[in-house]
Amino acid sequence: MYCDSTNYWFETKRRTDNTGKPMQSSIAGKSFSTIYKSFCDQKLTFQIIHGIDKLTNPKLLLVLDSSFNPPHSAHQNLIDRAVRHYKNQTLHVLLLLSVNNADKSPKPATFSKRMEMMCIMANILQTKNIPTSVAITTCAKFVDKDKIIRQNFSSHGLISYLVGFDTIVRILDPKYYFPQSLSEALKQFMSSTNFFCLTRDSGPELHEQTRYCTDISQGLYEPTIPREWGNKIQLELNDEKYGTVCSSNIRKAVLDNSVSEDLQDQLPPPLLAYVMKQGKTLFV
Ligand SMILES: Nc1ncnc2c1ncn2[C@@H]1O[C@H](COP(=O)(O)OP(=O)(O)OP(=O)(O)O)[C@@H](O)[C@H]1O
Ligand SMILES: NC(=O)c1ccc[n+]([C@@H]2O[C@H](COP(=O)(O)O)[C@@H](O)[C@H]2O)c1
Repeated sequence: MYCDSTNYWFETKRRTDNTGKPMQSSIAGKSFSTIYKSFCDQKLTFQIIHGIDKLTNPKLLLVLDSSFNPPHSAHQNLIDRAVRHYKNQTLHVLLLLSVNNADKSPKPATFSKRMEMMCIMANILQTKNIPTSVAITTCAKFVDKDKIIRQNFSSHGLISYLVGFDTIVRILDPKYYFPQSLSEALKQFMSSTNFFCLTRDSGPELHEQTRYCTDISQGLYEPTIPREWGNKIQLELNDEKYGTVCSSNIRKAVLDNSVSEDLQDQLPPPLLAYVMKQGKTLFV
């Protein structure tokens, strides 16, 4: 794998994300709340806050867009599975937080903590030799995120979005694009994009989830979803231990006074340490 380490804005070795000490931010030692405030004050729409500022060679960009509230083991597994799927390709991972959500109202107080947790996850991936950057954006829909990523970070090369089944279904839901039709709204986006998707235990039966792409390819969703989009999505069965993990359950467990052992299968160790140290204040 390729990592353009000369472009790094920070020195990874100095970071102490798993010792319980507060992390420094990635931009010239600024705090995450200062970075977030300045992002808002400047009315920016996209900013890399950790990692490289540009992909210099055309390469595969794997984007995990999430609320990261908090990042968890199933997110990490989604990345690990995608990296295995795209093996032998030069790739870079982008962890992307949207400060506007297509469905949920924002909770600004926690954005700086989420940014800090994303950087902890980036460092976990870095130690596994998976080059990773972290960014924030105001774009809520994937079609808009894609435009802004290409303008600011990666104009060439393939982008693959790493998603769970609930998200691919929402990306292909016409209600987000009205009055445009879905095929019109996503025409350009789908021509240059791939998805790597894992099933989730919530939602339809697993066998119904796994046949979604074949159904699209066979024209079952036409005229709404063009059949040629079926082969843009690589949809795989999730690992049994990760299918049920979700941020909402972790937030609930923390607010219900759960102890570290209750969450150790749901959070990678450095994030478990962070979440336990912060406790309930992280989610109120
Ligand atoms: N257990 C999981 N298996 C597969 N994909 C997942 C899993 N958890 C989250 N994802 C995917 O990761 C992406 C980001 O997830 P998101 O931030 O919505 O996490 P979440 O755990 O579902 O959060 P919340 O519980 O707060 O809704 C989405 O595409 C989502 O489908
Ligand atoms: N049509 C779309 O592009 C679409 C639909 C629903 C959610 N999203 C985005 O997916 C991300 C994850 O959303 P949830 O936290 O609701 O799972 C968010 O950035 C949200 O804005 C995009």
